[in-house]
Amino acid sequence: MRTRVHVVGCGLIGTSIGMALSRKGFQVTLSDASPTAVALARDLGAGMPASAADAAPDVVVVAAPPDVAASVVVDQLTAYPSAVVTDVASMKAKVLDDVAEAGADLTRYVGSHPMAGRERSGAVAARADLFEGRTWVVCPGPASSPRAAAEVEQIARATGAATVTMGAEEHDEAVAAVSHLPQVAASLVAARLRDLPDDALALCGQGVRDVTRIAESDPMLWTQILAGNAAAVAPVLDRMAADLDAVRQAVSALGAESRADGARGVVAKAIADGQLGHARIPGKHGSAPTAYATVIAVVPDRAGALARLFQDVGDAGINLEDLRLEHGVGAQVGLAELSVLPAVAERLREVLSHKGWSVHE
Ligand SMILES: NC(=O)C1=CN([C@@H]2O[C@H](COP(=O)(O)OP(=O)(O)OC[C@H]3O[C@@H](n4cnc5c(N)ncnc54)[C@H](O)[C@@H]3O)[C@@H](O)[C@H]2O)C=CC1
Ligand SMILES: O=C(O)C(=O)Cc1ccc(O)cc1
Repeated sequence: MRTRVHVVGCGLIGTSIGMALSRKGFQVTLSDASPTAVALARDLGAGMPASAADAAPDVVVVAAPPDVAASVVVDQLTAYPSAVVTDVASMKAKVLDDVAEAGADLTRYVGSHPMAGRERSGAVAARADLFEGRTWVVCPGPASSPRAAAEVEQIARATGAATVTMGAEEHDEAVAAVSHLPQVAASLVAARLRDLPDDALALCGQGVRDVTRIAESDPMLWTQILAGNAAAVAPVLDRMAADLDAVRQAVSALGAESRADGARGVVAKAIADGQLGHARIPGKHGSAPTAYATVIAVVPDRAGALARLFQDVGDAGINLEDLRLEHGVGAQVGLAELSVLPAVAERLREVLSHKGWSVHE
C-alpha cells in the first residue's frame, strides 16, 4: 500500500516536499491556511487537496511558518491519532517544548529540519529537487517512538536528502552558527548598500554578491526563526560582535595613525581565522543547489570537446559550481548542464556563444 503523507503548509518547503514525494509514488494530500496556496501546489504536482473523504495519513509533514508550527503539530496529532507527525521548522527545541506543553502525544512526534531552501517563499518557488543531496536533520525527542523516527527518516530520504539524527538543542546550536548567523551577517552587509550612490553600486563584484545572496530572504520568516532560536543565536552574535568590535578598533587605529602597533595583527588574525573556518565547510555533494543558474551547452561527441568547453569557462573567469552531462539520444552530441551563480549566467552564455558553442537556457 502506498504511504499516505499529508502536507500542511503549501509554501516553498511544503510544496517542494509534496512534489518530491509524489514523484516517488507517495500519496500526498495538501492543506494550507490559504486555499490559493493549496491550488497552486496541486497545479505544480505536489499532491491533491485534502478532503474529508480521505483515509487518515500515515505521516503528516507540517511546513507552516515557525510561529505556528507547534500548534499545527498539536492539531494534527489530535486529528490523526495514529499518524506520525513531523515539522520542518528551522528551530527544534522551541517546537518540541511547545508541543510537550500542550500535552500532545509525544511518542508520535519527531521534529525535523531540511537543510535546504531558497531565499524565496511560497509554492511558486518550490522545486522537486530542492532536497536532492542535501542534509535533513531528524530530531527525535526523548519520548519519540523508534517507529516514528524511522517513518520521518524514510520521508526525508525519499526526497533525495541524507538524514542525520541529533538532539533538538544540539541542532539549534549548530544552525545558530551555520544558518542563522549567516542570515544576520548577509542582511547587515546588504543593508550597507541601501543608500550607496549608483556609481559605487556599479562596482559590485562577485564577493558582495556571494556574501549577500540570502539577504533576499523573507523578513517575516527570519524574524520568527531568530526569535524561536534566540537562546542559541544570542551567544553566537555576542562572539561575532566582539570580533567585529576588535576589527573596528584596529581599523580605526590604522586610520588615525599609520603605526598603530598591534592593529595589523588583529586584522590579519580576523582574516586568517576566516580562512580556517571557511576551509572547514564540507564540500558540495549531490545535485546542484537550486539557487544556481544553469547554462546548457551542446557538446559534440568528440575527443577533447569537453576539455575545450571547460577551458572556455575557465578563461571567462567563471567558477563552475556543478556539472551534469546528458547524453543525446540518436545524435552524436551531449548536453553539458553547467551550474553557475545566477549573476554570471548571462555572461557565460554570451562568452560561450561567442566562442561558437550552441548554448541554451
Ligand atoms: N525557506 C527556507 O529556505 C526553509 C524553511 N524551513 C522551514 O519551513 C517552514 C515553511 O517555510 P517556507 O516554506 O519557506 O514558508 P512559506 O511562507 O513559503 O510557506 C508557508 C506556508 O504556510 C501556510 N500557513 C501559514 N499559517 C498556516 C497554518 N496555521 N496552517 C496551515 N498553513 C499555514 C502559508 O499560507 C504558506 O503557504 C518554516 O517553518 C521554516 O522555518 C526549513 C528549511 C528551509
Ligand atoms: O538559501 C540557502 O542557501 C539556505 O540555506 C536556505 C535555508 C533557510 C532556512 C533554513 O532553515 C534552512 C536553509
